[in-house]
Amino acid sequence: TTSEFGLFGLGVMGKSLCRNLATNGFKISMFNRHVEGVEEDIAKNFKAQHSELDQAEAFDDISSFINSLQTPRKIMLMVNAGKTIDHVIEDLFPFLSKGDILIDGGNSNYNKTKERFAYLKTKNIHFIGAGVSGGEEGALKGPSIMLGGNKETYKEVQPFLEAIAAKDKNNLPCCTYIGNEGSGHFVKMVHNGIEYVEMQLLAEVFMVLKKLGNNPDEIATILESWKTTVNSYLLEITIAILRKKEGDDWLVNKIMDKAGNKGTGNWTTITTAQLGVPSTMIASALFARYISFYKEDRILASQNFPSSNQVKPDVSTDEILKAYQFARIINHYQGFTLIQEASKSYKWNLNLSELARIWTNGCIIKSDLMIELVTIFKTTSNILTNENILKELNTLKPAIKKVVSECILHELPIPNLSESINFLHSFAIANSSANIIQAQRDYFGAHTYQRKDDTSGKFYHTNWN
Ligand SMILES: O=C(O)[C@H](O)[C@@H](O)[C@H](O)[C@H](O)COP(=O)(O)O
Repeated sequence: TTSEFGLFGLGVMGKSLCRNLATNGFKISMFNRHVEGVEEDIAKNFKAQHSELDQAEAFDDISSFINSLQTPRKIMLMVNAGKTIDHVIEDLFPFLSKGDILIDGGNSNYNKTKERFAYLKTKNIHFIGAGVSGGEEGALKGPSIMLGGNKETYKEVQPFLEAIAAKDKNNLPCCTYIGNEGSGHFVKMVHNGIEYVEMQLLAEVFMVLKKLGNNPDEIATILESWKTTVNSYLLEITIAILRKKEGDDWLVNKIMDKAGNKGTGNWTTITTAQLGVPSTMIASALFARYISFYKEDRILASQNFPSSNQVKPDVSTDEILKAYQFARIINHYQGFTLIQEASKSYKWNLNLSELARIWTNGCIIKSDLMIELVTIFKTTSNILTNENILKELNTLKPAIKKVVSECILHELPIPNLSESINFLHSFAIANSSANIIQAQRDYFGAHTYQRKDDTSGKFYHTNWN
């Protein structure tokens, strides 16, 4: 019998998705290229390793892979983002039939997905850009899947992807139709932006608790106690990471403090600037990773700017918890605002509550706060107007101000914690100092300015000399 679904590319995520599809009872075909001496018999060997793949078919030849699939064919591409996708599409194309469906499940740039969607449309091939979150384990046991493309095409792949997806608390699949063309990869990109900040905040919390004299185990115990208030997947894995010993020492103490990145945080920062949306925390989390890479320069700078403050910051773990809570809310506000603005400018009409719902399980940013946001987004798209969130932020504000001030006084780098309160201070001021910027721009460039006492919105220019 022919296969119902094809999986192209047996890397970490591709393999996990194959096992997940097979475990859910689907007859699948798996393909991995053959590269002499590098990648040989990948699909065949992989099939032999897992009993759930007994019914699956393994290929390293494109034409027999394609011919093993029912039409319209549904093929999920799990290959590296970038040019590879275009090469794979060109390799597959001669064997495809009108109406076949290609799903790109990698971390592709949404602009490229828009282009590929339009290009393949001219060839009567349906293209779906699928954001898949959850890493190796998520892909195996149930990822969160964000699909962008044509709604009718979604219905064709829905049974497969909803079956393998994680389930929310009502047992509904964490997989949904996001919107047209590149919207699936767009929200996945921003998911990663929010993820960068969540990780950076935990790194900053770790550093402050360490400065208070706690070792990794003691910090893990403190974070453990926070689970009742701010539980999340990233908090849980951070606790497990901090408990990991290597001999007498903790593994974390041996890990080089240079944070890598594969591009989604970078794209989010570029996109947020292009759309004119102040996602300040995502940008600063990205740049914190970039700064970390200047290891040699940092060592030198630490000698040129020796920390003068050896005493411990005067903060309690409870204040640090409150500061962390505060910053997380601002992070989610900024991320969802970027999605809301993109939805408007690209006319995607995105449903923020449904998006938060599929992010309540399977993905890297799943958390109790995300579960709260599902309900909040049912009544507003701006969480900074929600009564409970307002009450919470005002209650938490004294702690974040204290923690950030103390950390600055004690020369502890907390770019994301400080950015969260700086953002609210910039946002919650009726009369800001931007009038100075307008005057300076008009002074040197005659860029004109509007006046507070003229509601017509007319622009003025002053001859300042
Ligand atoms: O949602 C996920 O499952 C992860 O985000 C996944 O997409 C991947 O691990 C990214 O590569 C992380 O991004 P960086 O490599 O840039 O940290």
